[in-house]
Amino acid sequence: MSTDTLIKICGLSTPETLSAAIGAGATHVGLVHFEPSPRHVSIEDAAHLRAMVSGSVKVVLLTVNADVQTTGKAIELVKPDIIQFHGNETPEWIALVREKTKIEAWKALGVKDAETLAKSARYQGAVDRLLFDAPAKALPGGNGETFRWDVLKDFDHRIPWGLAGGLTPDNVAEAIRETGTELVDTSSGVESAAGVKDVDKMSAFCKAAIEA
Ligand SMILES: O=C(O)c1ccccc1NCC(=O)[C@H](O)[C@H](O)COP(=O)(O)O
Repeated sequence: MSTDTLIKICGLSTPETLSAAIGAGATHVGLVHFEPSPRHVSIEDAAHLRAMVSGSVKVVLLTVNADVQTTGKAIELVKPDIIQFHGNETPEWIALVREKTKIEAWKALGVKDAETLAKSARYQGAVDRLLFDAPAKALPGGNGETFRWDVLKDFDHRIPWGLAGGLTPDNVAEAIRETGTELVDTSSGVESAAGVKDVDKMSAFCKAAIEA
């Protein structure tokens, strides 16, 4: 039984579901600032939600290919613990943002095959964590699709990492066992409809991850 798996519930957009995620055992809560997403929150709403979170739970603000000014402004106003980049942001660009803002930075990568993992080494020194997700579809993330977890198993990880992509209460324990990940991230798998978080599913997800 693993009691220390880190659990990120992403795409929270209401005070009620944010509280429920934290009550269920999420160690990280994600706020998506990307207008095309059904989970999009404005910077003002993100700042309001962020202010509700205290203690050891970390707030992750997510952006997609935002420019430097927008990114800096968002960090300044929301004051997240972590900024997650979910577009085509380069290691150099992220290193610059990290240097200027002194904030922890994560980069999500869509995993097609083992080559994606090999190429991820270029982020070493630029990011604090990689998030291995399914490849982009209609949206860059939050599509509820899994990818081949077996490619992660024998990879020589040099950067702290986490697993995302199609994780649900039913498959998260298997995902942890198969990949050995220390962090799981879910969004659609704990929703009743696109962008609508389900309190019971979030509880079931956290319970399954904690007991895996
Ligand atoms: O969730 C979104 O709508 C989203 C939109 C654009 C970029 C990223 C997005 N989500 C990022 C996440 O961290 C999700 O939790 C991750 O992609 C897994 O999503 P899911 O497969 O739905 O569990």
